[in-house]
Amino acid sequence: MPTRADVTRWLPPSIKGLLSVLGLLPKLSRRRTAVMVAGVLVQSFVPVAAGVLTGLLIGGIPEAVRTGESERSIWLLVAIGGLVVVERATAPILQATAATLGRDVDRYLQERVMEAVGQPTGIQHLEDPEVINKIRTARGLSVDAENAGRAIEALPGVIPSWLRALASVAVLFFFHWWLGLIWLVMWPIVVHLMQREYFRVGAVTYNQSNELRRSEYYRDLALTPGPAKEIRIWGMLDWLLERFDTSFRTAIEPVWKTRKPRKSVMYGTTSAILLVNLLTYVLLVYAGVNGVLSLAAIAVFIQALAGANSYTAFDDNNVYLSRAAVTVPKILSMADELSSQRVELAQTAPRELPPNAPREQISFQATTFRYPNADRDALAGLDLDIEAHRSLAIVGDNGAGKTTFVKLLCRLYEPTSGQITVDGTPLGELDPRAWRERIAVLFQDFARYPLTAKENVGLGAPSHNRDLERLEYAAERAGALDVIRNLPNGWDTILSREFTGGVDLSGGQWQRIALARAMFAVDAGARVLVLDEPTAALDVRAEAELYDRFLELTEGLTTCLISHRFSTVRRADRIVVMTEGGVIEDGTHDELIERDGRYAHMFALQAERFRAEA
Ligand SMILES: Nc1ncnc2c1ncn2[C@@H]1O[C@H](COP(=O)(O)OP(=O)(O)OP(=O)(O)O)[C@@H](O)[C@H]1O
Repeated sequence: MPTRADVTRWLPPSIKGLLSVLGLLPKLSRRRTAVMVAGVLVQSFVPVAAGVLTGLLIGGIPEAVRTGESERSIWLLVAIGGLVVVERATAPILQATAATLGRDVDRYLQERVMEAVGQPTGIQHLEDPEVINKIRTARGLSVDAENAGRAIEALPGVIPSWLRALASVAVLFFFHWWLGLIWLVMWPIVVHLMQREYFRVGAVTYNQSNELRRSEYYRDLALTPGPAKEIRIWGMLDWLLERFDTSFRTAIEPVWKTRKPRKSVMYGTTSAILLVNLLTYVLLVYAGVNGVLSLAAIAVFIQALAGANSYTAFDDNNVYLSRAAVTVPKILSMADELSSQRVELAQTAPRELPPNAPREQISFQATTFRYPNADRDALAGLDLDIEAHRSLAIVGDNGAGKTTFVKLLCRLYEPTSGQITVDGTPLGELDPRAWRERIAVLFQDFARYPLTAKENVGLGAPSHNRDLERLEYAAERAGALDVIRNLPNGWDTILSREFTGGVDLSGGQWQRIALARAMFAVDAGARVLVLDEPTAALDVRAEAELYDRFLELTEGLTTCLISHRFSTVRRADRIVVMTEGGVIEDGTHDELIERDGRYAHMFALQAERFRAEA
C-alpha cells in the first residue's frame, strides 16, 4: 500500500506545499473546514449552472414569443434566481470562515514553533542558522507576505475560480470535444506555470533569510530602546542606515533577478489564452452564422466561455498561496524535527531523580565541550567534584570556561566527551525537567522580563507563582523586597518603561530581582544553587550585605559561586581556579594562599588595588 509520502513525492513542490497548507485545516476545525469546502463547491459550480440556465433562457425566448408559452421561461428564471441567491448568500459565510481559519492557521503555526523550539533538552539548536531562519519566518507569519492566514483567506477566491473554469470547460466539450480538451489542458498548465514561478520567487526570498536577518538586525538596532544610548553616543545612525541599505539590497537583488524570467512565462501564458479564446469565438460565430447551433446552444457556450476564463492565476491571492506553500512545510518540518528530539528522549525512559539528590556529589569526569562551529574546546577534560551541601567557588580568567561549566551542569548543552554524574548516575539519563527543578541558577546575563515584579520573581517556579508569602520571602532573602515595595504598584508594577505604568530598574536592582527569582526556585525545592557573578552590578554596601547573609541564604544547599571578586569567593568552603577549560588549583582560601600560586597572585593583585584605593 503506497503511503501518503510515496504519493506526494512525485508532485511538484508548489502543489506539495499547498497540500500541506490545506492539510492543516481539518486538524484545526473540522466544522469550519466542512463549511469552507461546501462554500467553495457552491461558489465553483453554482455560477456554471446559472450560466447554463441563462443560456437556455435566452435561447428559448424566440420560441416562447412564437408560441406564447412562458411557463418554461418562468421556471428557468426562478431557478436562476435561486442559484444567484445561494451564491450570494454563501459568499460572505465562506469569506468569514476562511478568515477565521486563516487566523487559526497563523496561531497554530506560531504555537507549534514556540512549543517545538522549547522541546530539545539543550539550546544548541538555537545556534543553528537554519533553525533561526525558520524561526524568523514563523515570527513574520502574521505580518508580511509570508502570512499563511492570508493564503487561507485567498482560498475562496482561488479554488472556486479554478473549479468553475473546469466545470465551464466541461460544457465546452459539448461544442467540440477537441476544443474542450485544449481548454482542459491549457488552464491547469497556466495555473501550474504561474504557481511554479511564484513558488520559485518565494523560495529565493526564503533562501535569503540569513541576509534578511542581518538587515532586520540593523533596522531593529535603530528602532529599539536598548542600544539607543550607544547609537547616539557613537553617532552610529548613518552607519546603521548604510549597512541596512547594503544588506537589504544584497538580500533582495536575487529576488528581483528571479522575477525577470517570470515575465516570459507571463507573456507566454497570456498569449496562449488569447489564441485559444480567439479560436473559440471564431468557431462559435461560424456555427451561429451557419445555423449549426441553435441560439440557446450558442448562448450556453458563450456563458461557458466566460466561465472558462474566470480562473485566477495572476493575482495576489496566488502569490499568498505559493508563499505559504514555501514556508509552511519548512516550519512544520522544523517543528517535527525538534519535537522528535523530545520523543527520542522519552524513548530512553529517563531515570527518576531521588528526592534528596544530590546527596553526595556532582562529578564532572574528563568532560570536554566545544560549542557548535567553534575551533577550540571551551571545557577541556574538566575533572571536578562538587560536594553536596557545601559551597564551591570558581574563579578564573575571562573565557576560562566558567559559564560553560554552568550551562553543562544545567544540561543546556551535552558534553562532547566525558560525562557528568549526580550521585553516580549520569546526568544524561536523568529526566531533564526534574533535574532543572532541582537547580536554581542566576546567570550572568539573566533575563529581564518586561513583566510585573511578581512574574519576574515567580517565574523561578511557575507552578507556585501566586503564593505572595513565598514571593516576599524570596525577595527579602535576595535583598529585593525594598526595591519592590518602593515600586508605584508594588508587586504588580511592570518592570519596563515600554509599557504604560512600567518603570525601569537599575542594573543592581535588576540583579536583586533575578537573585530573588533564584531564591524562589530554592523555596520551591531546588537543592543546587548556582550564582554566576551575582554581585557584579551591586554597590559595595549591597554586596557586603548579601555576603553577610550568604551562609544563611545557602544553608543546606549545594552551591556554586562564580565570581571575579575575591572578597566574595574567600567565604566558600572550597575554591577552584579554572583556566582554558580545566582546573589548575583547588583548595580552601587559606590553602590556596599558602600554595602561593595563581589564586594567591590574583588575590594579592586585587587586595593591593583595594588597599591603594582605600
Ligand atoms: N555560544 C558560544 N558559542 C561559541 N563559543 C562560545 C559560546 N559561549 C562561549 N564561547 C567560548 O567558550 C569559551 C568559554 O566561555 P565562557 O563563557 O564559559 O567563559 P567564562 O570563564 O565564563 O568567561 P567570563 O569570565 O568572561 O564570563 C570562550 O572562549 C568563549 O569565547
